[in-house]
Amino acid sequence: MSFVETVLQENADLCAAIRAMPFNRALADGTLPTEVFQHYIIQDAHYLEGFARALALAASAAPDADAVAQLAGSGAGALHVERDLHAHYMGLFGVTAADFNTTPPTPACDHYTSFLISTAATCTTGEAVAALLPCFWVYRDVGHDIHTRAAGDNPYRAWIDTYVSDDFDAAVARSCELSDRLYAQASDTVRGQMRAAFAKSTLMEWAFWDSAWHLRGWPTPDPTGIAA
Ligand SMILES: Cc1ncc(CN)c(N)n1
Repeated sequence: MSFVETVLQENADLCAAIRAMPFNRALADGTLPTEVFQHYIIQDAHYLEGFARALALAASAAPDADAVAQLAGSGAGALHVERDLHAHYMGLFGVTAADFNTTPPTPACDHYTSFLISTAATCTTGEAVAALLPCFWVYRDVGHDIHTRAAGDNPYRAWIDTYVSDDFDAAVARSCELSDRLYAQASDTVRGQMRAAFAKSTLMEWAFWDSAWHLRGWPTPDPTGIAA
């Protein structure tokens, strides 16, 4: 079995759980509370920057020119397309540059981007590409699932359309092909590490939406210790 066939089978329940999340159900029926989407879009803009950094790091260590070009191109492409989407929604939902600049990445966002960046900086290209793949695959999966149910006047239409577009589909297909190619060339040890990296990132996709739905931020410890 190819890498993609293997990890989709291994993570089928988790992917189903992601599609069924309250955040994604509310996105599909257009009832996602404004406050939740504002929280999400700020965090997603932070995420995107970390994701693009991880792609650039993975590109710098990739084993051949094709992989270098693909990974570097994906980082630039993601920043170009998804930053426009963020700017559109920040404008629509009244999120200012000051809101963005004064809101740090949440634990869920920070954990996910730190994992991607450290994997890209210190692990094999196979592991890095496997860790980065859920970012493509999960969003296309969720985008298509929501697209089949969402009404035409859904306020999140532009978000949904981005992840069912032919361009995004082509980017997902290229990432799957590269993952399959590196998996086919890898040792058994690296193959196991690639599968683990994919599963961890997929779980962090779940945690990212869960964190946004619950408007989670950093804990604020009570200096008196009384509340504890
Ligand atoms: C957290 C997250 N994961 C994936 C994507 C799709 N590039 C995104 N925008 N945000």
